[in-house]
Amino acid sequence: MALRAALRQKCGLIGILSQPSSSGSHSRVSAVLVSQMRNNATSPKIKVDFNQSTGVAVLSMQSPPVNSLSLDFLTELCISVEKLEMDRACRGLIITSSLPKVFSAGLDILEMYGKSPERCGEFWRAVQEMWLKMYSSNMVTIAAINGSSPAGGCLLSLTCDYRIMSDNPRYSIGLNETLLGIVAPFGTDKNIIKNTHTCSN
Ligand SMILES: CCCCCCCC/C=C\C=C\CC(=O)SCCNC(=O)CCNC(=O)[C@H](O)C(C)(C)COP(=O)(O)OP(=O)(O)OC[C@H]1O[C@@H](n2cnc3c(N)ncnc32)[C@H](O)[C@@H]1OP(=O)(O)O
Repeated sequence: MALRAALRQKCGLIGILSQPSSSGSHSRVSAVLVSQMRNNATSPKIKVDFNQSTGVAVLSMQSPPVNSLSLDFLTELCISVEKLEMDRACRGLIITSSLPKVFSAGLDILEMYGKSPERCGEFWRAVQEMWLKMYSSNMVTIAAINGSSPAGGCLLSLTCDYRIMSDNPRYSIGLNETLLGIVAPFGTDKNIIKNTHTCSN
């Protein structure tokens, strides 16, 4: 019931958020998706287990050493989510990490150093696409945060409807990217304290 209510509530939101974008920002992922579906390729950085009987998919991030959000990783993540969205049987999505100790280390720092302006633009568009796609997903989304989740990892979890974090004092979460001079837009962190629940590890 709770899942259904959350889904209904979300569908109202999606009506607003899924208006066609004049910037065409979703077209890159869609183009990649189409070509990948044609090639029937599988992704090594993301593993998806979809349970037909529950309608819930578990998406495990498995990009060692720390699931950093590189351009490739973000693209694969968006493709995986897009594929699940196209499957009407899939109602819920749990995002977690298959690495020990780390959910996601956030944006891949190597993407932000010594790259061409074009590549930087592509990278930041992919970041934006990721959180818009997650935030406007028609599935009920849950981040099962089973390790540290700084900066962009925290952002990823904030795009989900619910967050549950392992109750382990060695794991940290938060928008610490200001230490690198990256400033989160106002309001990005509004839910983190209120809506992050912890559970025993
Ligand atoms: C227009 C767009 C709008 C977008 C809105 C923006 C809103 C703003 C919101 C978010 C912004 C996010 C910006 C970022 O995410 S910047 C990245 C910030 N991340 C960090 O500072 C994390 C740093 N890493 C750690 O704290 C730790 O590594 C930790 C994740 C806790 C794991 O610790 P541990 O298990 O001890 O592992 P190591 O530290 O030894 O690391 C292992 C190797 O992984 C490399 N590494 C770590 N983090 C990153 C990263 N983010 N990117 C790339 N590589 C990373 C590390 O260098 C080690 O490599 P090596 O073994 O070769 O030395």
